[in-house]
Amino acid sequence: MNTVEFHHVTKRRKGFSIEDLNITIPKGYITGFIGPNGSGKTTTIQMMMDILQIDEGDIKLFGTSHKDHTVKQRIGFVYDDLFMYEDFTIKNMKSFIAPLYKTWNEVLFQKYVEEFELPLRKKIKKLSKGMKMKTSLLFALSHEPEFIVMDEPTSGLDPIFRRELLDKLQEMMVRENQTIFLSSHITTDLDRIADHIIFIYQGKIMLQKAMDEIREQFYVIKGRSDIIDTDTRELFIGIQDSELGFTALFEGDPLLFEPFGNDIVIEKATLEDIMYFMTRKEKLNREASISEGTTVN
Ligand SMILES: Nc1ncnc2c1ncn2[C@@H]1O[C@H](COP(=O)(O)OP(=O)(O)OP(=O)(O)O)[C@@H](O)[C@H]1O
Repeated sequence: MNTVEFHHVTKRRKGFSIEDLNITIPKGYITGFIGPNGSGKTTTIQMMMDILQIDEGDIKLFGTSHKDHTVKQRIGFVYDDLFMYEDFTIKNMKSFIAPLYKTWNEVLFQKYVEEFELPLRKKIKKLSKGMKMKTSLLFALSHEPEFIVMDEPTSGLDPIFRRELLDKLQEMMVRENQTIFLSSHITTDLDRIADHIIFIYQGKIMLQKAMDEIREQFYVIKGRSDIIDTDTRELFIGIQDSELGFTALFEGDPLLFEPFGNDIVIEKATLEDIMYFMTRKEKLNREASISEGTTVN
């Protein structure tokens, strides 16, 4: 069962487009959304939340159209831009937001205000970046949503609260069967808590897999450059050479490299390794096709 399904979604913006986007967010898991700056993460989230119109395709939330207003009740959306409410205090905002939700939980709201150490009577514009993010989180969690969507939730947070937040999300997912979708640049956060990963680059999905499969299938291989020939190099998704030797990303069974014995080192790849090598490969392909006079879409 999927909480979200994108079917052949296309969005064209000036100088950037997402073509034929097909992604699924499974129910009851944490899905991490990664990609370098400007890859289309916020655009995708805004399309899902119907803040941004799609040009083609369709998006289903809880099996219904994402344009259906009743589905919004079931989503907690966390983002760092509380633009509409800068002159409000948290207290003012609550009197405005709470009545919008049938499932508003005042006890939970008060509990989070204390836990997040938020000042109820200070104007939003006077709050720090991290406090604004916590405020967004406070409102999103207080109506007990079934699905939490977070756009870069950890970026403005100090490491202590970041860790507490990630632990809380994981606890909610396990205890209440929550579905959580979060975009992040901080791939180490997702290495820790994500069950599924969607990796987007230049509007294209590079990888969409369960974390268990990623852990089993992706490896970083290192060794002296002179021990591998061209055929072996072709096995890698990406490779980087330096005076110290080569470092490469490999997808598959690492037993293939057994004949090299101790001459090479095999480590499990992190999400950062995967993102780095896949992005690098794509860039090199693009450069090659530009110099050959062809274009890659
Ligand atoms: N309002 C807008 N109008 C036109 N193009 C936009 C607009 N907002 C973003 N873009 C473009 O869309 C592309 C994707 O941006 P988006 O914000 O979705 O990326 P992102 O992956 O969330 O990036 P980041 O990690 O830097 O936040 C970029 O090329 C950006 O310039």
